[in-house]
Amino acid sequence: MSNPLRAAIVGSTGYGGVELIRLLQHHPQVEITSVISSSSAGTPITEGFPHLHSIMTDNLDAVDIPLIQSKADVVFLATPSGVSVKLAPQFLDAGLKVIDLSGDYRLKSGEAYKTWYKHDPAEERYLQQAVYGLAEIYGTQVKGQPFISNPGCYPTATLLALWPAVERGWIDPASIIIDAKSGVSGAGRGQSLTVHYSEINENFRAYKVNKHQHIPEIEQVLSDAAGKPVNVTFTTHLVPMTRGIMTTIYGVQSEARTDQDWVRAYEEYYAGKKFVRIRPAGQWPATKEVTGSNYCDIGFAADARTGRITIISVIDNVVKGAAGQAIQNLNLMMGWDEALGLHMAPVYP
Ligand SMILES: NC(=O)C1=CN([C@@H]2O[C@H](COP(=O)(O)OP(=O)(O)OC[C@H]3O[C@@H](n4cnc5c(N)ncnc54)[C@H](OP(=O)(O)O)[C@@H]3O)[C@@H](O)[C@H]2O)C=CC1
Ligand SMILES: CC(=O)N[C@@H](CCC(=O)OP(=O)(O)O)C(=O)O
Repeated sequence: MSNPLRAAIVGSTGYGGVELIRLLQHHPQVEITSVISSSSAGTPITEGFPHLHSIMTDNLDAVDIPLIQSKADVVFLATPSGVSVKLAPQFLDAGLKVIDLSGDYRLKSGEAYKTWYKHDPAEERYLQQAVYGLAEIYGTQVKGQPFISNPGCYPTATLLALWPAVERGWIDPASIIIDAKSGVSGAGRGQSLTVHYSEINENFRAYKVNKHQHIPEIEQVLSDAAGKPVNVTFTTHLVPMTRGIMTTIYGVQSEARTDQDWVRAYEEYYAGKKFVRIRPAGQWPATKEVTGSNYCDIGFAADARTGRITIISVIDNVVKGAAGQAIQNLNLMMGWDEALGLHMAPVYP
């Protein structure tokens, strides 16, 4: 094997970062050379994450650009929104490749970013440089690029389910309603009342209704698919489980089609894409069927009575929705097989 690519992870004490550590253990071309924390530098990562004993025992590095420049070729930013705005340009200017897991570079409009994320946007030239890495759709644009913006978790599940239908004109884009549910790890490791055990256990709540920051990301991509502006209704819910996202999507069909028509069209569209699995007619995916894996599973129910189509998709938010897709993007960036290091089967039960 040639020298491995040296990877640094900023935010390695968060759920996205620690999942990158887990997954990169199985990557044949990558070695993690720096795990970084802005609040716990100098302490061993095993102090906060005992499950890493004998797997990753390094001390956490500080967010020190020259140090990381000397230790790594690529840096994953698994940092909260607003942080990557400042960090990504510094790493890019230092000559590192950057894969950003936050929402800071997904929207091409800085104004829209400010409206939805409530932070000042990144500088225009960096916003324009970032390639949006929805791997199955824009993968060919990722190869050779130094700066990838990894999609949001909900947008990944939603857009893989909707892109073929919108691009082919099989669904009226104005009719789209996305009902999305996430496990609590989607909110990150930080504490808050909404993810407090006694608030979420045996509970089910909607949140950020019509205000979710993933709405403009979904609309940006669907507008690209449709070739005209698209607005969607998108409602998120918190489910008392750790991992997993399910989107249940409703739309009006442009003409009557059967479940089998939908299955065939999607199988054709995603032929050769290892991480999208289309369910046979009459079968719909459940979150547990993708847990721990990089798969997005999609099922259909066409309703001849109402003329609507229901599309259901599931992902593991921490894998396909974050760390897994980030590694898939690294593979595409480097011109490697997109599945390197990502061959794991779902954990079941
Ligand atoms: N969880 C999920 O399912 C998904 C998350 N994402 C996105 O990925 C990113 C990471 O998410 P997640 O891992 O869940 O979040 P967490 O809250 O679990 O972790 C974020 C980490 O960022 C670090 N951090 C905070 N402030 C700074 C700073 N100023 N400089 C450097 N590091 C900082 C913190 O570690 P420390 O204090 O040690 O520095 C923290 O551990 C977020 O932008 C999130 O929106 C995207 C898709 C899915
Ligand atoms: C369950 C839960 O709270 N999920 C988070 C997902 C946010 C996320 O991943 O943030 P980005 O905007 O960086 O993608 C949310 O709905 O805000």
